[in-house]
Amino acid sequence: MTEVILSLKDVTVTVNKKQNNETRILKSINLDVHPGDFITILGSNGAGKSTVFNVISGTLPVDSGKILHAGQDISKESPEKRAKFLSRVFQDPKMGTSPRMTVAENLLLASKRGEKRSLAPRHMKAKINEFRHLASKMGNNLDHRLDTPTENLSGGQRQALSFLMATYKKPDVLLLDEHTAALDPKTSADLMEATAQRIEADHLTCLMITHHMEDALKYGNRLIVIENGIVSHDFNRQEKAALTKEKLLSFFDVIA
Ligand SMILES: Nc1ncnc2c1ncn2[C@@H]1O[C@H](COP(=O)(O)OP(=O)(O)OP(=O)(O)O)[C@@H](O)[C@H]1O
Repeated sequence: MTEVILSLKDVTVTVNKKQNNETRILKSINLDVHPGDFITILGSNGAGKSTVFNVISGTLPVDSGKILHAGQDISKESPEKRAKFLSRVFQDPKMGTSPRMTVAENLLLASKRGEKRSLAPRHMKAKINEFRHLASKMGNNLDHRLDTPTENLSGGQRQALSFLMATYKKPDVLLLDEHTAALDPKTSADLMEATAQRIEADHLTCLMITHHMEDALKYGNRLIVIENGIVSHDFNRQEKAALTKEKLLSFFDVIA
């Protein structure tokens, strides 16, 4: 049997319970993620994509069904506990980094995730060359801004930092929630390329929500479409290779 690192089993989420506007936003959704999968996720606005990430990361409880990590039921575990094996990068460059802290300090915090956190100078000294090397791979001058407070970075540099922080400890599962959407086209493309290189180099398992069909087709080994709270399509590597933007559009309820 193929190994599964993350699994959603018949997950249902209903909001505004017992009110006139009660809505089932996830409808018994199922998904098996295998180690090394890089799954791109498409779907119309409001289809339930971010809600899937919210139930995986534990910020939204499931009403029924289960979330399994390496076979263990984590449906009731806190977001903090799940953060030991899970990282998420959001669309908003302001999330995920501490604004007053420098790039290097943020990276040091990320390197101590799950341990007693300390920003002692000796820890920084031991890591600074590694941070510079990592930052240089992002191709946006971040390696020359290590002593800059994060709030003074460009949006692209800040997202690159968020990505480096999220991947520093090589999480079992990386969730990218439209992480390039707030950036200009060139910066977005550069970050996407750096993202794909890092995922491949570190053999990360990743789920990436995007509205860029080109990116959804270009990157990853699997493409899923979420519509109306279910996985409506799940294309493997071969099926994905045969897809076109036009074909994909026909799978959408509403063109995103
Ligand atoms: N906590 C909540 N309370 C009420 N409604 C919610 C809640 N979370 C999500 N929704 C609703 O559920 C639906 C799905 O939202 P979700 O954010 O998952 O969609 P999405 O596919 O990520 O959309 P987008 O592409 O626009 O980001 C939306 O109609 C949203 O308004």
